Amino acid sequence: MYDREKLKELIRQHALKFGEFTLASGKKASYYLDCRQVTLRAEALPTIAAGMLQLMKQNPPELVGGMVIGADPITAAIVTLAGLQDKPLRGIMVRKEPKGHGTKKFVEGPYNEGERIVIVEDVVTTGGSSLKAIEYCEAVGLKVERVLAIVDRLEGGKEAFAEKGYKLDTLFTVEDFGINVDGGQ
Ligand SMILES: O=P(O)(O)OC[C@H]1O[C@H](OP(=O)(O)OP(=O)(O)O)[C@H](O)[C@@H]1O
Ligand SMILES: O=C(O)c1cc(=O)[nH]c(=O)[nH]1
Repeated sequence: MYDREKLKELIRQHALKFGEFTLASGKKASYYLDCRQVTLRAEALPTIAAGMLQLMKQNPPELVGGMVIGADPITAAIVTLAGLQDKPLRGIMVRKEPKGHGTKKFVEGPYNEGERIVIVEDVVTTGGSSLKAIEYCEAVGLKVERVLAIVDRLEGGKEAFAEKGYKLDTLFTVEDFGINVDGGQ
């Protein structure tokens, strides 16, 4: 089910844009990966989920999830695929701001304190968004095991996770798309 070459082509075709962009970290960039263009597409999302489930095969966690909104379709797809394979798995979503009413939660979903979670993400640049998700997950008592993402832009995220003791694994790096670390082709 995981067809890496097909997924790479879909990302290249639909998500990769060149131009002037400001990133979540405030950094400027000459290219952008609009991953929603693939994570909300039937021919790509199941493949992303299959690739990530494969990466978790050796040590499946109880939970997957990450920072809204990039992580959300990925989380839902992994949970769906696990369900179709009769594997137990639950998902969570981490809010950027706590909900101001109702439960006032940062972390939404069917989790229990002490459970193991793999953080998922679409794109990693500095890693700041997922580090925030990790912080909020740990604050509610979850044990973060590692981080998985679709694409690593190779701009320090992997090192930032490593510094805190987390390993980052991704389906692709920008080099798979012929982009070097400075954003050139
Ligand atoms: O590794 P980082 O430097 O944190 O950058 C990557 C983050 O930026 C994007 O999210 P964005 O903040 O654009 O938010 P959105 O998912 O809510 O659109 C992307 O989905 C990652 O979460
Ligand atoms: O760093 C970011 O904000 C970022 C980079 C990118 O390529 N794609 C994205 O969604 N966010």
